[in-house]
Amino acid sequence: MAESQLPETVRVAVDAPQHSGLTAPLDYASEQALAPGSLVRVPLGRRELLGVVWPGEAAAPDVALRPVAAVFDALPPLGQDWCRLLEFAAGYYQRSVGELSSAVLPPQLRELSPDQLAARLRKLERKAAKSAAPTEPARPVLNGEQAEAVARIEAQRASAVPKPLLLFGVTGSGKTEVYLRAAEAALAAGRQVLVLVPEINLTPQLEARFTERFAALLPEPLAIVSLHSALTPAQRLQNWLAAHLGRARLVLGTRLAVFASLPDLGLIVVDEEHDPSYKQQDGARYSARDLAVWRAHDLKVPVVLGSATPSLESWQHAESGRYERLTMKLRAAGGDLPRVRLFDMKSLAATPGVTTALTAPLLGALRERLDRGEQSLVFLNRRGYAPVLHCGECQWKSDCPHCSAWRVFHKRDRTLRCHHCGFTERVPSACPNCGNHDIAPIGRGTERLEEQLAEALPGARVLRIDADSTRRKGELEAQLKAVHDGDVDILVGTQMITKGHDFQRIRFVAAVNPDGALFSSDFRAPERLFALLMQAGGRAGRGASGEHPAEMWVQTWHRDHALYQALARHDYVRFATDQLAERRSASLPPFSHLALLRAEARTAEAAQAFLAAAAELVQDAEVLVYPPVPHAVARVADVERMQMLVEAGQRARLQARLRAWMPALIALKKEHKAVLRWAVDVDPLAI
Ligand SMILES: Nc1ncnc2c1ncn2[C@@H]1O[C@H](COP(=O)(O)OP(=O)(O)OP(=O)(O)O)[C@@H](O)[C@H]1O
Ligand SMILES: [Zn+2]
Repeated sequence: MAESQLPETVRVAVDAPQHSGLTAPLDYASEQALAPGSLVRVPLGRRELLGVVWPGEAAAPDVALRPVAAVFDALPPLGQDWCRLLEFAAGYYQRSVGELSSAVLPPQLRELSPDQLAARLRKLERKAAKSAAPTEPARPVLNGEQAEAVARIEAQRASAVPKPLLLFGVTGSGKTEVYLRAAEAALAAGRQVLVLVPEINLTPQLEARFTERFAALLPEPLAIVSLHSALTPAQRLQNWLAAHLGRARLVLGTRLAVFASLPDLGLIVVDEEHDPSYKQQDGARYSARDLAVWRAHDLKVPVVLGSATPSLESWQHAESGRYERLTMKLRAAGGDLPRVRLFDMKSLAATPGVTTALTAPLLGALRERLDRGEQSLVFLNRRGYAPVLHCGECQWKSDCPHCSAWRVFHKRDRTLRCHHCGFTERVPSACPNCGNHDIAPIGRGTERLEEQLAEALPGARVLRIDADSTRRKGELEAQLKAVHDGDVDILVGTQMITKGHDFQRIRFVAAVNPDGALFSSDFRAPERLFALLMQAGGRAGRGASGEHPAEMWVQTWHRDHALYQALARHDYVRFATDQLAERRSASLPPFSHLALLRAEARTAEAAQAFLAAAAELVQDAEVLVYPPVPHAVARVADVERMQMLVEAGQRARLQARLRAWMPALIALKKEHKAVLRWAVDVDPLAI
């Protein structure tokens, strides 16, 4: 068919490469009018890509347009609200709607033909209801704080313009129960519910809780689904389709689930809203938490942001009255918050050459718990055996040849591994530089801590949980089960085990070496450290109160630091107030708005030249551009990484400046051939 004969013109959002400058939806010819939100395949160059018919008038074509190649007509179009969300997110994070759509739709959609997709939809329909009607679940009686929180969420749901709610509840205060009740009410009203969690490893536990609770209310298969990147492509498509068709009533997922198509969405919950993993760290660097707030506002539905240590951004919104704050101060199951003991490392007699992560008093405390049959958790945010190997003769260290970082010694498989680029080698038996056989690990990771604990406390059942111990499918579940079943005495791990888990038996938590983050150049480091330690401590004493108080032990060289002092009193409010005062006086977020321009090249000079030229393009008295600086880990996989901070007092001002900047940067890149990649990160988390 001749191209120009097709009667209709449609706009299609399609993932055109950035250098093409084709950031707006593109026009195509079509035989029939296509509703906005329809999924199609369209030609682009010599490829054929998935696209979304985009709302808005197509201009009258002055050239012959290429025709739409195929239409996924078995699938109802994506909603207008979904298109609005994508339009907003793309604009805000400075990406094209085509790129963002393509990134957030299930990857399998890109591979299937319309016929294949139609077959998937038929298969979905055939999934029949389970036969036996499940029994009504047991629900705990809400305490006063919980009941009040649920009532306030309901009140917001009834309001014409609901305010976001910040559920500020101490660890173990029963926030999950509040989510369950609020979800139940929304589900009963015929609405869909979206629950976001920061970590994939928390989804099975939470999914089990929701499934158990709603088995009677939602007996249909696929009424409760999860969405995260660990699903197989087929599962992810199936669950996404179930949500899109309105069949899934409750969707539980990680950050990418904020983009799920949910035609009846009536409530959004963001659990552990402060968690940095809500921010996507490559491609479109969106914040799922912030988009959840936007989406809820757009749909006029409530969003509940829950945390024991809210992000300072959210806290400030609660202070200013933009968010409604709900406070829960008591532990729901009756236990007490752990007593925090700041152990002063300076009080130990210094023994040259002996590193003291496992101090004698700490071992004593662990032994006592062990004798009483109580579980303990030892937290160290560094995996591997030792962060670096060292030769005492020639001072060689196990650096990575491709990165500005040390390679970590992993003893179990006797490798040196770079945690940045993945470069792995067998541990040399002698110093590669001078041949000395006496090379030794410096410092300590979880693997070494596990070994030392087992040595120092014979008979103790020590289990390590971190990214290395849980590589294979099912391992994490099995390890967590062992902890819950009481088959473990001492749990050693990274931040993976400090968040969210409802451990009932742990009575003692120790952070052996947390000081590092106190003196970071990143202004958010204290906020992150405080949250991490509060969360870690929050794993202790969640069961019924014991005879001996639950305790958190922090080993530090800086006992008097305000952060630790606030931690010792469980005083998030004090900490947040102090931090916000500092941020205000230094004009840092949330009192200013930031973006980072990042550039990567083989040489630091090339990256820097690009950034310097980019800075020249910003002529705005209200937008401050800082000098380019190297990334905290400047070189990764032989690529030098530089970044430049852009700051404005007003969000809108920053947005307008970035919008104008983008086409200029695309053009500028053409002159800077040595630059491999560049990207803008709006509201960056790590600086
Ligand atoms: N009303 C209640 N009565 C008795 N027990 C409750 C009640 N509500 C919750 N619980 C129990 O209290 C424990 C802690 O609840 P939950 O895990 O929801 O806390 P949380 O606030 O999410 O904590 P964290 O911030 O540490 O994740 C759970 O074991 C839960 O079953
Ligand atoms: Zn490396």
